[in-house]
Amino acid sequence: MAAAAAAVVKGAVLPRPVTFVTGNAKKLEEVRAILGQSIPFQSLKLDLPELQGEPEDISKEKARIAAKEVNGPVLVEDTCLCFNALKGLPGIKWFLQKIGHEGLNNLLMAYEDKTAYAMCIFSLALGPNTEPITFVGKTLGRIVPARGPNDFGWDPIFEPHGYDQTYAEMPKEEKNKISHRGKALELVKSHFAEARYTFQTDSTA
Ligand SMILES: O=P(O)(O)OP(=O)(O)OP(=O)(O)OC[C@H]1O[C@@H](n2cnc3c(O)ncnc32)[C@H](O)[C@@H]1O
Ligand SMILES: [Mg+2]
Repeated sequence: MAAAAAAVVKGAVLPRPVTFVTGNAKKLEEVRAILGQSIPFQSLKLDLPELQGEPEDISKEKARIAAKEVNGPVLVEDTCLCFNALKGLPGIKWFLQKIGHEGLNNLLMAYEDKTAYAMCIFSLALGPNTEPITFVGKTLGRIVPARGPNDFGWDPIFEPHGYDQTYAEMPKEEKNKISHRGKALELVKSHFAEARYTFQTDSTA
């Protein structure tokens, strides 16, 4: 599931910087902090459909939809929280919205195994008619009763492996260094370094 090297068009000329499309302000905040100035990008707030299926397919489909909307190069991501005892479920965001942190803990009550992984899959589409390329980041951890500020999704109930703090309790920079999103974005950065895209500055493009 790593970046598909065959799809790299070295030196491809893109009409404009990549647009990161998301409806989630917290994701955008982290992406900004992690990417810094490494990749020229702009952002667009758009609620993409909540698709179902395999995580990589969902992410790619989000990129296809976003590339059509934007009519240019886009980056999107799909994130899931996967419980090992539930064979990777529940994954999707409706669970968090409907049953909350406590409900997610309760889902695991019947199981010894509280381990989970956070997975982030970025997809880059260079335009509306190009096949998206994916970049996967995974962080292992376990599900715990909520601890820490409740300002981003399931951060208070995810304690990464090797740490005694939940994502929510960690300083942001620490989370970004070890997180599913940080790892996936390292791959995105390497891809851009290798692909050496250039951007048209012509405003009529
Ligand atoms: O517009 P998009 O990018 O799809 O944004 P979204 O909020 O709908 O995001 P997802 O479809 O990827 O659903 C992921 C769910 O997990 C939550 N989430 C994503 N990344 C997270 C993180 O790093 N820590 C905690 N919760 C996170 C997020 O708030 C959603 O409830
Ligand atoms: Mg979504």
